[in-house]
Amino acid sequence: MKVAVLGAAGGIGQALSLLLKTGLPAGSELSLYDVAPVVPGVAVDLSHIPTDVKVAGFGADELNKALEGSDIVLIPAGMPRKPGMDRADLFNVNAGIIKTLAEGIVASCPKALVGIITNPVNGTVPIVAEVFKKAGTYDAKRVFGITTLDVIRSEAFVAELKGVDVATVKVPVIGGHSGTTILPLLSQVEGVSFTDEEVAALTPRIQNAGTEVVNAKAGGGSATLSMGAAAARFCMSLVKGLQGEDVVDYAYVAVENGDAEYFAHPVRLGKNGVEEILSYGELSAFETKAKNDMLETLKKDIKEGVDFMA
Ligand SMILES: NC(=O)C1=CN([C@@H]2O[C@H](COP(=O)(O)OP(=O)(O)OC[C@H]3O[C@@H](n4cnc5c(N)ncnc54)[C@H](O)[C@@H]3O)[C@@H](O)[C@H]2O)C=CC1
Ligand SMILES: O=C([O-])CC(=O)C(=O)O
Repeated sequence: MKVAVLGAAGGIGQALSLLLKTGLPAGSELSLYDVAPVVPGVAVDLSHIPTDVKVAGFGADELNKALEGSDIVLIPAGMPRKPGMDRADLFNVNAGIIKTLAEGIVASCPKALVGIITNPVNGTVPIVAEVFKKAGTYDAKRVFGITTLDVIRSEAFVAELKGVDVATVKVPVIGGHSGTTILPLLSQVEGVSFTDEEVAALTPRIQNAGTEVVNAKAGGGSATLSMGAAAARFCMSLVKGLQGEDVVDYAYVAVENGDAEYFAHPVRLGKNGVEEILSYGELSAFETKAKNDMLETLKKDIKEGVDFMA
């Protein structure tokens, strides 16, 4: 199994790479790529951890070498938010970065499963898909926007609010990955119930949790450690699928005849990526309204990504 991390020297990239060095199956290869000159050093540093995962670092002009033979590519490359910015404000600078990296994937590992972290995820995922379509290598089953951070935050906040063991909490989160497009389905959480007031308070807390971190870091960036943990968890789901295990996880994927062209759903993962897009089930009246209200924003974000490549 070869996993490439593009943007591996950054805040997310380093946390994620550490978790993959200690968590990937024995015999795996971890390939770290970044334009920052520190990246070979990050690889050397990680290589001193005694696990059976081989690490190599690749600098700015070695993208193809970094990607060659990769089964999974995770992309946390790009600029993070500062206080006062929306994720959409990152589009102009990150769109070009994600396009270049997607072109590298076309050239070096067109069959890899690709997990996109770079914001705004609602628009960067369509850019990657459009690059692959232009090259004739697009397979919708292999492209994922990683929304796991919304899921793990929901688990943490629900466990805290209800005083239950966090290991037992599962919270479906659908939609996109920004503001109101993030929709936790609190009505479907098993073993606990919420008052209308709790739903009305917890839903926006989950939706604004990224901003909570951005403000707390006061200009020093956005979530990196929790995102590293989230991306590592999602990567392990992809790995299990590739190894033939039956696994269901949530991700922002292309859907035919869905609520929008891309929408986070529960998906069954397997040897070819998405084996099946599962229904997100029944929504409460509150969730139905929240979903209908967010669609215009989500579709606009998607269109921005598609138009960038037109
Ligand atoms: N999907 C999600 O839930 C989340 C997404 N993010 C997003 O992840 C991205 C990265 O965030 P951080 O790690 O905090 O930023 P960072 O600034 O710490 O790291 C970004 C890294 O990307 C590298 N980079 C820039 N251009 C590159 C290129 N063309 N090729 C390869 N590497 C390149 C930089 O050298 C840097 O090392 C941001 O866009 C942020 O908004 C952040 C948190 C959660
Ligand atoms: O809020 C941000 O800019 C980073 C992010 O996507 C998150 O933490 O969910």
